[in-house]
Amino acid sequence: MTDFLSIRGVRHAYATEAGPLPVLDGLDLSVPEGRFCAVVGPSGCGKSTLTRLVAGLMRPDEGEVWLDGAKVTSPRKSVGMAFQNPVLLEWRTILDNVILPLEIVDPGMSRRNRVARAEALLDMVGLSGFEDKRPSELSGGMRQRASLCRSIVHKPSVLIMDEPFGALDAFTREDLWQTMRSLKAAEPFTAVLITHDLRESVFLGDQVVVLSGRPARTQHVLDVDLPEDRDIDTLYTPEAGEMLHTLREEIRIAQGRGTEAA
Ligand SMILES: Nc1ncnc2c1ncn2[C@@H]1O[C@H](COP(=O)(O)OP(=O)(O)OP(=O)(O)O)[C@@H](O)[C@H]1O
Repeated sequence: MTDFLSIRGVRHAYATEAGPLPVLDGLDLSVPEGRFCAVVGPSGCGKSTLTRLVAGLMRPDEGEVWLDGAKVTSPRKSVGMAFQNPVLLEWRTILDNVILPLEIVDPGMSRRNRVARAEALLDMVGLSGFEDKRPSELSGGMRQRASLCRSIVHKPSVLIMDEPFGALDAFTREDLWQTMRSLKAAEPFTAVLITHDLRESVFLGDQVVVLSGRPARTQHVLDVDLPEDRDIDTLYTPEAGEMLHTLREEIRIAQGRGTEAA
């Protein structure tokens, strides 16, 4: 499989009053087309910085980011983004919130086609019948479902998610994981998910990348060799248990604590 997203030797430091703060230090990452890459690492190691680089919102001091055969040097229309806070616009209905990226990316598309596309996605995530509601009339989980629809409505080639399920309660989060897998099965996109939740990384990922502590480099890449047809019970199989154990050990190392000290 050829790499669709490739991050090569990326180094980056932020300028702060106290001097340069090195955040990424020789980061490498490869994601084949259509694969789901989950990224985990200690708090503050540079995961969100990584998403900004992939989205073209900032450029690395050193190294390169390549997406679909082109070097990323500025924001791209073919990128979709989802964050922990769904930031839906209260003055728009749910349907019109989902449509928004199409208005920007594809202004020539007819209203009828935009509505059809948005309705199909809302139906896929179980929000049929809520098209005309305002964001404040929906629960947090429903808002995040709508936000996911909005992030893929323009058929991005890569979807970047920064802790999209982080603020949800455990049960809603697991529901959303299932929704995410259904969306991914129905829509062809390559995904990068930043998460603090190791179970989430194994449930959603085809691969899990563990970043070291700051300044981050790629510490470990785990191939998630679990059936495509996963449900929550899959996480309780010995294979998944082994993977979670490996990831926990890697995180411990990344946090600078060896196994003896844990
Ligand atoms: N614009 C900025 N200017 C200066 N420092 C920054 C800037 N953005 C982030 N940082 C610092 O860079 C480091 C990495 O930040 P980043 O948000 O990428 O980490 P993270 O792994 O996503 O964090 P968390 O796990 O807490 O979400 C942090 O110490 C943060 O304070």
